Amino acid sequence: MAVEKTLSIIKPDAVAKNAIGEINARFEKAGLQIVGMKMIKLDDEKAGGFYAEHKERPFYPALVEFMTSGPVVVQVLKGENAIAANRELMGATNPKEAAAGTIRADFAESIDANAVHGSDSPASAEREVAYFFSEEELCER
Ligand SMILES: Nc1ncnc2c1ncn2[C@@H]1O[C@H](COP(=O)(O)OP(=O)(O)OP(=O)(O)O)[C@@H](O)[C@H]1O
Repeated sequence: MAVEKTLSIIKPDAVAKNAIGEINARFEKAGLQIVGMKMIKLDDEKAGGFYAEHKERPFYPALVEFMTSGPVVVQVLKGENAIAANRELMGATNPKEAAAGTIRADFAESIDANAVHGSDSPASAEREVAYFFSEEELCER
């Protein structure tokens, strides 16, 4: 087991539902520390660049439109196996397939509006954390 950092995004649908606190309570109860946190509005360029790997997928325009539809909370979670631990707390991408008690089962409406993002590998975590945070902005402890 290794201490890792992972990028989490609370997406516009969950922010609109006032669910930031409840979602962050789940991270903290699971032993993940929030070591970076900002609430921002993504523009087309920033959201499009973040999801560049999906650029050719049919859902890409709707994904960018959704991610720019309202504020998001971008944050860095740190802890033992943080990448997999966060993915487990999130549940499956499609909330209809998400296990009971996961964030997506409890807060997401659809595969488009699915409440949260979490990095899926050490390489993407490194890229995604650096996409939103400088080293100096992280408050590691
Ligand atoms: N088939 C699809 N139809 C519509 N939207 C989709 C589809 N597949 C993925 N998405 C959207 O694109 C996002 C990124 O897709 P990806 O395959 O990376 O899923 P994920 O890793 O579970 O989710 P995320 O990257 O947001 O954590 C998903 O969270 C979802 O909002």
